[in-house]
Amino acid sequence: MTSQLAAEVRKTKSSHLLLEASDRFGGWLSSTRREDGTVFEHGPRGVRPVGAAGWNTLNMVAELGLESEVLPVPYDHVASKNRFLFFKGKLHKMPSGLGGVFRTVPPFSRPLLQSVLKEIMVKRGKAEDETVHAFVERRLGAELADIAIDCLCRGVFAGDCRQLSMRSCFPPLFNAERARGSIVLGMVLGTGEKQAAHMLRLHVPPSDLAKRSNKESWTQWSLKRGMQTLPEALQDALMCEKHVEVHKNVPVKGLTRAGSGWEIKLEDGAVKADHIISAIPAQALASVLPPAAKSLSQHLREIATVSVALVNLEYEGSILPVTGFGHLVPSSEDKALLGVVYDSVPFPQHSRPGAPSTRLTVMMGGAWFQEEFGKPEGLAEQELLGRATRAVRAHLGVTAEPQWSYVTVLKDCIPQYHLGHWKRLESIESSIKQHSLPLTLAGASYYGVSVNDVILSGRRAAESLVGKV
Ligand SMILES: Cc1cc2nc3c(=O)[nH]c(=O)nc-3n(C[C@H](O)[C@H](O)[C@H](O)COP(=O)(O)OP(=O)(O)OC[C@H]3O[C@@H](n4cnc5c(N)ncnc54)[C@H](O)[C@@H]3O)c2cc1C
Ligand SMILES: C=Cc1c2[nH]c(c1C)Cc1[nH]c(c(CCC(=O)O)c1C)Cc1[nH]c(c(C)c1CCC(=O)O)Cc1[nH]c(c(C)c1C=C)C2
Repeated sequence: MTSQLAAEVRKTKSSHLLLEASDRFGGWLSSTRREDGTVFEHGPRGVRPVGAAGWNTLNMVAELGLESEVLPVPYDHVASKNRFLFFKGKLHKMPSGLGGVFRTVPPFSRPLLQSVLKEIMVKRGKAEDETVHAFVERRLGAELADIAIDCLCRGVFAGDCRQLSMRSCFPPLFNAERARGSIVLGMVLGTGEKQAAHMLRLHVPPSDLAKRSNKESWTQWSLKRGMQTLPEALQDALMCEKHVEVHKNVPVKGLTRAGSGWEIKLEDGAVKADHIISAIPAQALASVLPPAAKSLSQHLREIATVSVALVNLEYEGSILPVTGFGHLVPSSEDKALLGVVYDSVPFPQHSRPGAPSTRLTVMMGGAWFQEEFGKPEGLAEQELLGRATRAVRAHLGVTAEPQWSYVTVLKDCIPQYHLGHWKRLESIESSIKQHSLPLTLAGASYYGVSVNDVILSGRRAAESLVGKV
C-alpha cells in the first residue's frame, strides 16, 4: 500500500505534498462529538483573538468559511472575569479588575499594586536568560513567583517555572525589563524601536471576523463542533487545491540529501522534495535527520516535552460551587494535579441540549508526570479517573459520580522552553544555514506553543519559501 503510495506520489505533478504519520490531521486538536450534540475537547479548547497572531488565525477561520461556526467568549463573560487558584485546601478567585489590584486578595498577603509599585524600583537584571521563577521572584517577590507564576506556567506549558525560560516563554515581559528596566514601565511605555520593527513584520490586516473580535472584545473563541473543525476544514480546502496532495498514515521515516534537495524515506518507498517544511515536533525531526546533520539533531533533541493526563468529565445538573474559566493548582499544593477547566461555563453550546449538565476537564502530570505517574505508556485509566474525580470532590465539593468520562494520556504534548532555549534556537538556525539545508521549521517546538503561534509559524515558513517557488 505504502510503496504504491510512494509510486503514486512520484507520478503526480503536485508541487506540494503534506505527509501525516497518524490516521487523522490536526495533531493535538482533537474533539469528541457525541451523538446527542455534546462536544468534549481533548486538546486546546479556546484560542485567544489577541494581536497579529490572533488575527492571523481568525483570518484563516474566515477564509475557510467557518465564521458562522465561531463561539466567542466576550470580555464581560464570567469565564473571562473569573479564574481560581486552589491553595491550602481552598478556592481563591485570582485578582482581576482595579479592585483586585488595590485590595489584599487571599491567598496573597498584600495588594498586587504594592508589588507592582516596588517592581519599578528593582534594578535591571543582567542575565541573558533567567528561569521564570527567578525573574518574577527578583522583580515581584517570592509570593507571586511561588503561587501565581507557578500556576501560570502549569496552566499554559504544564511546566515548571523553576526550569522554564523567561526570555522564551514570556518575551514581552523579558523585553520590557531589558528596554525600560521594569516590566511595568516597559508595558506602559512600550519597548522601543526593536519591538516596533518586529510588530511591523508581523502586520496582519484584519478580516471582518478579526475586526469583530476586537469590537466585541472577545477573550477567546472556539468552534461549534469543536476545535477539530479547524484542521478538518483546512484538509478539505487543501484537497481542492490542484497542486497540493495530502496523505495521512504516512510517517516520514528518514531524510537523506539528494542533490540540492531531499529524499524522504517512507515506510516502504521514498519520494523526492526540493524543500521541506518540518511541522513535526523537534525530537521527531531529530530522529529522521541524516547522520551528517548530527549536531542539528543534538540541538533539536535538547528541546524537551512533557506529557499530560487529561480526563473529561460530565456531571448531571449544575454542580459547580463557583463559576468561571477554571482553577489552577500550584505545585506546592499538589504536583500531579495541574488544574481543572470548567468547560461548560465558557462554552455551554458544547453541552447536550435539554437538561442542565456540567463538563469539566482535569489536567494532570506535565513536568511532574514521570515522578507522579511513571511512564505515560500503559497507565491504568481507572487510576487516572479516580485521581481526577477525587480532585473534583476535594476542590469543588462535588460528591456525585460523573455520568460520562474519557481518559487520555497525551504523550510529549507540550514542548518546554527551558532556560537557554533561545541559544538552542540560534544553534539550530545557524546549523541549517551553515549546511545550506533546504529545511524550514514550524510548529510548537520553537517560537510559541499556542494554536495562534503554531499557525503563524506555518504561515511564516510558507511565506519564506514563496520567493523560491
Ligand atoms: C492539553 C492541551 C491543551 C492545550 N490548550 C491550548 C489552548 O487552550 N489554547 C491554545 O492556543 N493552545 C493550547 N494548547 C497548545 C496547542 O494545542 C499545541 O501546542 C499545538 O496544537 C501544537 O501544534 P503542532 O502542529 O505544532 O504540533 P502537533 O499537534 O504535535 O502536530 C504534529 C503532527 O506531526 C505528526 N508527525 C509526527 N512525527 C511525524 C513523522 N515522522 N512523519 C509525519 N508526521 C509526523 C503528528 O502525528 C502530528 O499530527 C494545548 C495543548 C495541549 C496538549
Ligand atoms: C492545567 C493545565 C492547562 C490548561 N491549559 C493548558 C494547560 C497545560 C494549555 C494552554 N492554555 C492556554 C494556552 C495558550 C496560551 C496562549 O498564549 O494563548 C495553552 C497552551 C491558555 C491559557 N490558559 C490559562 C492562561 C492564563 C492562559 C494564557 C492566556 C490567557 O490568559 O487566556 C489558565 C488556565 N489553563 C488551564 C486552567 C484550568 C487555567 C486557569 C484557570 C488549563
